[in-house]
Amino acid sequence: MKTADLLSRTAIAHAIQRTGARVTALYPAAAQPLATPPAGSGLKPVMGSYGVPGLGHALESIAEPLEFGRNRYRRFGPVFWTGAIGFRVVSVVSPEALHEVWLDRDKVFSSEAGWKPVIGPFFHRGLMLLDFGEHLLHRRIMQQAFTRARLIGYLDMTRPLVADTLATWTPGDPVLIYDRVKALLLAMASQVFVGEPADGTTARLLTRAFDDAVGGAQAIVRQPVPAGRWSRGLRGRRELQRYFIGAITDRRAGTGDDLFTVLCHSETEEGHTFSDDDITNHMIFLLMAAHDTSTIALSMLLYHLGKDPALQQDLRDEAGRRSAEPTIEELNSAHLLDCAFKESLRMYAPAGTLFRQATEDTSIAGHYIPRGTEIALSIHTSMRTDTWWDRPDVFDPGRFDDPATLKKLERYAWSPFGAGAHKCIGMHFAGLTVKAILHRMLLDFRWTVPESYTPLMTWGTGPTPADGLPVQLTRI
Ligand code: HEM
Repeated sequence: MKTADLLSRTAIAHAIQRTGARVTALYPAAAQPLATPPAGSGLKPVMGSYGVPGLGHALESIAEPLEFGRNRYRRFGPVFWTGAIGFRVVSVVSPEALHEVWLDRDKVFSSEAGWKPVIGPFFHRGLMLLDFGEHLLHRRIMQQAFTRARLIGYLDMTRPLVADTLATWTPGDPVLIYDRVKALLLAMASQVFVGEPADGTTARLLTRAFDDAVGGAQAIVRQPVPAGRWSRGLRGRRELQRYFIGAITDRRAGTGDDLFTVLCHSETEEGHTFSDDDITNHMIFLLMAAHDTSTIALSMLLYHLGKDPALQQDLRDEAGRRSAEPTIEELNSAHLLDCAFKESLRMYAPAGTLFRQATEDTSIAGHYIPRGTEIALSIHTSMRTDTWWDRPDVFDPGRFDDPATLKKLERYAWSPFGAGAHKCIGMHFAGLTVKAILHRMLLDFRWTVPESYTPLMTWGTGPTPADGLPVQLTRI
């Protein structure tokens, strides 16, 4: 499909969605308490509204998630509830309240139960869908695949693929940079995660199965309608399972440096290892956790640098003071690159909402939370609200140079990787991948986007450009 056709189709779909949202927003949704706090507890009720009977506020929260979240924060405060398609979900926005849930002193916030209704059928028993003692044990085994030595190995595997792929990018008409980055990161996932050549038949099959599984988790119709997204997702999950289970015996005997083979050999000091099923479940989850998130972070960063040629040039000058194939130390010491990466994560939190479920009656920031409550940790809204960030909608990497901002970071105001027991295990990996690709792009290309252009955004794992993000590339 031509770029112009894609853009106009996306714009039409977006306009329809927004019109539906505006109509449902007219419904007089009265503020109500989620539940009455126990007498004498001193707790406040969580306030919110259901919205249109049956549908709730679903359309508004999908069409404009950021504005919707900010408006509700202004109306109800940092902990509020919202109705959507039969559910009542409590959203948590302030850094202090997020901190309380992440710290989970009483072990009452289940990640497994929170994420299960969202992605469970496709990504069950991935690390994020395990809890407490079992989660800790699996995390300790998996940690062996994310040591510094392993990261160096993954970076070495990444470099030639990045250089070869960028060599094939021919400038010309606007290039859909989000789609290009997605394809590059999928190729990297085949090679670095799975240990399959990026251009082989297996890689192509895995890519399709993976796309279907992710699509299933994001389906709006969450029923196995034949040929629907949900059914395709379940089929994708089965295909991935078949592949990993079938390959494990060879990988256990192998010595490869890819993540799959490394997980087959991972062992704690006490001798705990993963079963075949564990490896399969973790690999399928890891592919998802790594992919869309890194794609959003890098492509939104490219967008902002395309809008600000002077900043792009400053980053290019910094890259020029490092080798063409930089080491981990060189990438980590690129200060401007680091600030720009952080700012992209702040503005477009690629895992924008995290889920938990209360396993007991409890409280968050002095609000009563009954057992069974679904909780959404709204980190995207949190990092884009002016209570905690000056000019939250302005891309300004310089804010990470400011000592006052750094102080806020300590209080979890900047939290794109979460915190606590489930904090992203791949955060260093993600940083290295995004920075290594951007470094190469800065040396090989200049790119621009028109002053008047702002991308149409939709919601995947977090805010995602819906129009492929057209940029004009020039080879240097
Ligand atoms: C910019 C890229 C990324 C972002 C913004 C990101 C963000 C996050 C966040 C917010 C969580 C916490 C989820 C929760 O508390 O419910 C998380 C967990 C996780 N991430 Fe990432 N992630 C990124 C890249 C990666 C990569 C590259 C990998 C693997 C190579 C990865 C693997 C995981 C895993 C396994 C978990 C679950 C950890 C646990 O439950 O103990 N992520 N990520």
